[in-house]
Amino acid sequence: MEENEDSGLGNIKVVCRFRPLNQKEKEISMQTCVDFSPDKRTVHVRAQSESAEPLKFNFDYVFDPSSHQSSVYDVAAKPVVESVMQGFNGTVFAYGQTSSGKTFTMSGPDFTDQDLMGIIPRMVGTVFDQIAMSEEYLEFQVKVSYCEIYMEKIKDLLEPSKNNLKIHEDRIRGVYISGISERYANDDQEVYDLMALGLDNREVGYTNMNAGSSRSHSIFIITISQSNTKDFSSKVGKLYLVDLAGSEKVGKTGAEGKRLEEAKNINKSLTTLGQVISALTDGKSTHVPYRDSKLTRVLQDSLGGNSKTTLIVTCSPSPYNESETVSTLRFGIRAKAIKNKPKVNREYTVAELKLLLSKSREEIVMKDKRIFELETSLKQSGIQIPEIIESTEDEDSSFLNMSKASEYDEVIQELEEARTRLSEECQASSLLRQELGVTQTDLESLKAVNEYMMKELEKANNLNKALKTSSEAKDEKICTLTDVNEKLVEEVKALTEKELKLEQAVIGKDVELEQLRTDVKKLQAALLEKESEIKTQWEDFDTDEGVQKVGSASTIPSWDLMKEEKELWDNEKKLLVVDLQNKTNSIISLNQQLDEFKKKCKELEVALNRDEKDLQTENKILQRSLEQLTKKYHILSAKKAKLKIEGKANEKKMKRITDKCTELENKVNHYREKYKSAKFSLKQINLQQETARASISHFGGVPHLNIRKTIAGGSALSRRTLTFAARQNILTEP
Ligand SMILES: Nc1ncnc2c1ncn2[C@@H]1O[C@H](COP(=O)(O)OP(=O)(O)OP(=O)(O)O)[C@@H](O)[C@H]1O
Repeated sequence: MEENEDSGLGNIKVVCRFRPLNQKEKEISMQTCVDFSPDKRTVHVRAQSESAEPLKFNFDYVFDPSSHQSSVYDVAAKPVVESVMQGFNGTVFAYGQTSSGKTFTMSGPDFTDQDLMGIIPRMVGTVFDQIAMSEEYLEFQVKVSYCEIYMEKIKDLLEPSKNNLKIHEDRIRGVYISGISERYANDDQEVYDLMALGLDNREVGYTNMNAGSSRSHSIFIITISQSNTKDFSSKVGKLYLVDLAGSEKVGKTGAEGKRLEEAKNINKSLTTLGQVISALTDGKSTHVPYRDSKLTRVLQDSLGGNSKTTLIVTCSPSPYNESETVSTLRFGIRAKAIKNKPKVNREYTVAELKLLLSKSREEIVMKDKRIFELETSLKQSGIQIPEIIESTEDEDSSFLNMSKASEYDEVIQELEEARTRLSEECQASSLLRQELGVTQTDLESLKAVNEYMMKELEKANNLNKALKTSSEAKDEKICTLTDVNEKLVEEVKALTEKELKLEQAVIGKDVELEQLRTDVKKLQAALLEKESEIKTQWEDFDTDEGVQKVGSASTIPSWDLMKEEKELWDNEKKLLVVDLQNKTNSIISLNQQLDEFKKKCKELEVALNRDEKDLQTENKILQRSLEQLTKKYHILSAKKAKLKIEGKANEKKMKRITDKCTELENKVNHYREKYKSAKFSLKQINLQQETARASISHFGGVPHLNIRKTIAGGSALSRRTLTFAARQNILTEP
């Protein structure tokens, strides 16, 4: 797998894909607004007004609506995937209006369908095929990460609980998402499973334009590390497959509420993407606003950095979407001007450098031997060694060569020593690192304990406060209840007095009633007597004798008088009956009132008793809780004092540990510096050797000690068994 390790400046490849008209667009018009030229590089967009000229756009490739998923993959993505297999970084991303076919192109509607599968599942096939075809001495590791940027937050789609990942940058790794989960995959199926897992966790929603619209930018990352077991070299290629959320006009998509917020975020990040592209291509901007959105920050290396990048712009051919199609195509045209600087991500390990050195030394010894043989045979054949060569054999030159040779030997020896020292220091450094790790863990756990203690202290203080407040509230309640109790006692007193008065009044009324009853009885008796008298008189009166008797009896009152008297009696009787009735009614109502008062009194008594009991119980409870609170308060105060002491001790311990950490970090830095300078001196020695070798051969001396940095080439291709160095389910970046 040899390849030019620095492919120099390279423009981003931009291809454009048109999908077929969808049902909604067909209902508006069966016409399209685009024409494709046979060279497959140009598309013309017909303007809707008759007078305007069609717009012409040139791309690296134009896919018309009849294009197959496989041809899009072969042109747009396969070359990038192949570069990633050689240690380059690669990016393939899809940009376009919502519902224009980005997800269809990147993932496809079904990853198991050979015709419909999109770029991501096809890329998996290429990766594992290439691994199977590579040299046997190469070892690969394939790691998969999957995340989405939703509302300016990066969510890990393989571990959705990680939903606000941060972006970091360092010299070795470039820009990367810190803490994202990376899962090893052994074959196609394992990658598909991870894709399916990630897709399940994606943020999608319904809009007027697309029932399954992606509401986030999704990024599928596949990292392929390869190590060469022969020369110990290693390379890492990272491939970013990005399905951007669709740019949209909120009016057309009918976004409102949550959808509107999402749309605003999507449009904002896409605008920043446009600004980054403008800054990279206008030739005058000094600042590229990568940091203005998470999307551009993640894609920093893909846009103007270390990556082989293909942009796929997806469009609708419908006149209904003409303005969006034109703006998407213009975006693609601007992006075409971006220049990237892709290079192979490789590092020489110490083992690799040692191997190179020992190989070169072997080579030099072999060559020295060969030169000696040739010189001997030349001399034996009587062939004179040319003047210039002989002149190098004068004493000075030979001394020079000898001294140079011994100098080289010394240098090599020094180098060996430096390497031994370096490896020892590396070991020491790794030990120190381990120690640092342990100390840091200790520090972390101490910090955690401290934090926990502080929280506990705070909780205790809060509890104390709450208890004080509740105790005060209870005191207040006791006061109020005592007041209420006193009022109730007074009320009961007043009621008892009222009851007594009422009872007395009732007794009086009873007496009165009894009197009335006697009067009534008397009256009734008198009435009855009178009636019988009248009756007798009437009977007498009815007979003639009676009349005569009556008539003769001058003492007997006249008939009219008697009648009048009877009426008077009747009236009096009626009045007496009414009076009697009234008195009976008033007695009944008085009895009722009395009953009611008695009832009320009883109720009040019960309530009073109950309240008194409640008050007593509450009082007891309050007293008990007050006692408990006081105890707790004392315990907490003691704990607080203890925590303070412990906190101080912990602070001291932390300070000691921090100092130790700084010391260890300094040591590590010191070893790093030493490592760097040793690497540099190795380079210098190599250069010196090269120069010396050149000067020796220029003077015709004996060439020797030729050290070259070469990567051992491979033999013929053969199917290899894929070896995965370390296989584990989840590997989180350090
Ligand atoms: N080339 C194509 N051939 C056939 N159907 C397609 C093609 N491209 C897209 N479609 C269909 O169009 C619809 C919208 O496509 P897709 O979801 O890929 O759009 P999108 O650009 O990802 O949208 P959004 O930005 O809203 O997520 C889907 O039903 C899809 O199957």
